[in-house]
Amino acid sequence: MSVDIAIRKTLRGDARQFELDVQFASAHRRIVLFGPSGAGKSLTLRAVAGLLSPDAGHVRVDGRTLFDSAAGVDRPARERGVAYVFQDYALFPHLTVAQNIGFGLVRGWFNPSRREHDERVRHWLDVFDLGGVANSYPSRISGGQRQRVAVARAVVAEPRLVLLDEPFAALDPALRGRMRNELLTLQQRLDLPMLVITHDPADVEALEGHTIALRDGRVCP
Ligand SMILES: Nc1ncnc2c1ncn2[C@@H]1O[C@H](COP(=O)(O)OP(=O)(O)OP(=O)(O)O)[C@@H](O)[C@H]1O
Repeated sequence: MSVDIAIRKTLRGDARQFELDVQFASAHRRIVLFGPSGAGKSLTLRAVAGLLSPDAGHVRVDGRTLFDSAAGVDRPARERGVAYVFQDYALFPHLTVAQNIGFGLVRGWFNPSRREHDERVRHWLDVFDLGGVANSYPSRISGGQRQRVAVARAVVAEPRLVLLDEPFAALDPALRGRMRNELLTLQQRLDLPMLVITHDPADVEALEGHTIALRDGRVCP
């Protein structure tokens, strides 16, 4: 897996403007974008996912061009083969664990209940050790389990790259350490290509990846 990013975007707020000008390339399976609040981490992640259109530059994953302003390429998010795990996991509260995972297989808003018996859903329930809570709703499972459901929902469609937005921030401190190890183990076992954003140096240390430091919208030299 390789990621090659060069993006520029000017964002104008009420009284200020923010210049995002981020460039990096990496062939590591765990890329960590690290920086303080306001550094431009989320904007970068959104540009890779196709949720934000840069003014200029390119985004390439595995040699596949997802965005290239000069060539006029801007693939829609659903065609990028890139999965996004949101900071609060964004699980559907009215769907069970199995249905949430099954949702990752669905394009469009079909009824995911028909997918919960999909072989792939059963497989990922096993891999993530969620078989025991397959029929539970997100409000009835632990924070660590919720994170696993979110990651399972992301990987079920076999994306080329999984984007994780502050994956441990929503967990209580006691659980955080355990989940860091769990995610690292899982990444290594499944050989999942990941791009993680975080402001927490403990995440950087635990993930042992290629760390890229961001500050004020730029990669630190
Ligand atoms: N739509 C927008 N319009 C104007 N400015 C924006 C917009 N979205 C983000 N910004 C600004 O861009 C900067 C970077 O935002 P971004 O969300 O990428 O930071 P971050 O590094 O992810 O920080 P955090 O960890 O707090 O989420 C911030 O100063 C923010 O105020």
